[in-house]
Amino acid sequence: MTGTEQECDVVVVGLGPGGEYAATELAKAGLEVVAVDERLVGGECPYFGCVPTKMMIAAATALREAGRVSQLAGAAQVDPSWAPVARRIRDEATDDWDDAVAVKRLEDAGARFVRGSGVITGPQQVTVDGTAYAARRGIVLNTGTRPSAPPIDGLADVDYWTNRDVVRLTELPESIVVIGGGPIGCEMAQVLAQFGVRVAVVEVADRLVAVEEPESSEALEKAFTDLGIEVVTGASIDRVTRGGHGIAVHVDGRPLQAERLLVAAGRRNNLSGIGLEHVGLEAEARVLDPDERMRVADGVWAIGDITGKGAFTHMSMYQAAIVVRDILGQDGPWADYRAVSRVTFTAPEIGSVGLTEKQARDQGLEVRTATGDLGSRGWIASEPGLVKLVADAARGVLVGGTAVGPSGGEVLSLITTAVHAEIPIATLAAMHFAYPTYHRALQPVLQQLL
Ligand SMILES: Cc1cc2nc3c(=O)[nH]c(=O)nc-3n(C[C@H](O)[C@H](O)[C@H](O)COP(=O)(O)OP(=O)(O)OC[C@H]3O[C@@H](n4cnc5c(N)ncnc54)[C@H](O)[C@@H]3O)c2cc1C
Ligand SMILES: NC(=O)c1ccc[n+]([C@@H]2O[C@H](COP(=O)([O-])OP(=O)(O)OC[C@H]3O[C@@H](n4cnc5c(N)ncnc54)[C@H](O)[C@@H]3O)[C@@H](O)[C@H]2O)c1
Repeated sequence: MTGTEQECDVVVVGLGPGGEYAATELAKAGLEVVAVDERLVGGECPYFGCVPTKMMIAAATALREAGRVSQLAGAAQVDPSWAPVARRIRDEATDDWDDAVAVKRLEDAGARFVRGSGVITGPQQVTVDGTAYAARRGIVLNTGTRPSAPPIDGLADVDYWTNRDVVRLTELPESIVVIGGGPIGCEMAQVLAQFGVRVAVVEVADRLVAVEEPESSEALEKAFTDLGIEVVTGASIDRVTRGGHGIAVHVDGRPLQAERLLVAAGRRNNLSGIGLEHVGLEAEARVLDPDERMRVADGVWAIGDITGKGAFTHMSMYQAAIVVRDILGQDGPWADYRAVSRVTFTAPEIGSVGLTEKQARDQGLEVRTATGDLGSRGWIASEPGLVKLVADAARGVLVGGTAVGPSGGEVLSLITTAVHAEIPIATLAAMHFAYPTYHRALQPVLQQLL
């Protein structure tokens, strides 16, 4: 290979939330860190994922609340406008998709930032644009994902959007078909519908958010239908064609027409072509399965979506903190995935942690479950919702739980603590639960499990 060679302690390839954190903390600890990203420092979350989409959801939530005035408090006139949403995303969330502030933060911490595509070219060696970086301690991989397109006839011939386009919208279409009823599809479908866009969601599984409890899917589908979203589940898409004023998605022989198409049908890991074979890994591995210290080969750590442990920012950061401890020779705790939590920020918000009932049964546990509504607070606020708890009856502890409702993601924190710390159900059921809070809904459900 021609080009230069430079030495350092650690090369971080890909600066998603975890890679950025690891590079920053290792540099602050005094290591020579080369931090490489081909796009934007911070990755998908701040520029195309969590942050801009949650800004959209904050706006949609305001509209939803305004819509409840007629039910609870008289009358309100609302004229929705996308302009403030687009402006906030451009100016406040993404700096117009410019990462100068993030690059400076990284460099201020002492890391060296290199913009370019990193490829592993040997044990402990990464090459970027002809410069080989020899990493004395090793390589951290955090290359994340990109949107993937399902193999649907005609899809490649139409102009469709992914999450990376939706976050840049300055105007909304009149109508849209969303392919995929996972978290991205559902969050975006509901935002757009709340702003008056005619929306249809097409999902191949037999329900929305199919990894969640069936009760959650049912509650979400009702909310979607109430908002006027057309939900087509168990759908088989024959083909996509250009329609009169946009596109047509042909589902089980029926054309769904819309101005625009959003594809939110899953992600592909950015692992192909990054030279995994040079460190003894399978060249075309689709996922890297790390040990409890996030090591995937000698001198190679992997974090974030590419590990398949949950495609969430908090997972990427959690794993990054482990890598930092391992590289700095500190003690654990090492990786523990019993209480992984996630929140889908729809209305109702769906928070869940640990095992679903089905997963617990599939593991052969002595499963007991209990469900309940949102109690006094739900009735007072006129908000439907539910909580469901999954217990390992043999040990008397919770192994999973779900909270669906206006604050599902916040109520979840109590369940997450219980699963993580294996607090006995008897102890939980004997707690004080402030009245009338949403989390108080857990009390009668816990008592069913005694
Ligand atoms: C629309 C949307 C909404 C989401 N909402 C949430 C949410 O509310 N909560 C939540 O927890 N999670 C959410 N997620 C998921 C979250 O964004 C990811 O889990 C998170 O970004 C962590 O990803 P990561 O660390 O694996 O890397 P990513 O964020 O994917 O970043 C990977 C980085 O690696 C770079 N890269 C790739 N290959 C190379 C290479 N060869 N050389 C150099 N650089 C490379 C890329 O340019 C990128 O910057 C959302 C995702 C999407 C798409
Ligand atoms: N709030 C959050 O934490 C949040 C929000 C958005 C995304 N994310 C993360 O990003 C990841 C990606 O999200 P996503 O929603 O794109 O992916 P996903 O894989 O979770 O969901 C994609 C959905 O598309 C469906 N699908 C696939 N092919 C299809 C086809 N041909 N026709 C119809 N439906 C089809 C799948 O059955 C699935 O339900 C998620 O796994 C999640 O971890 C998290």
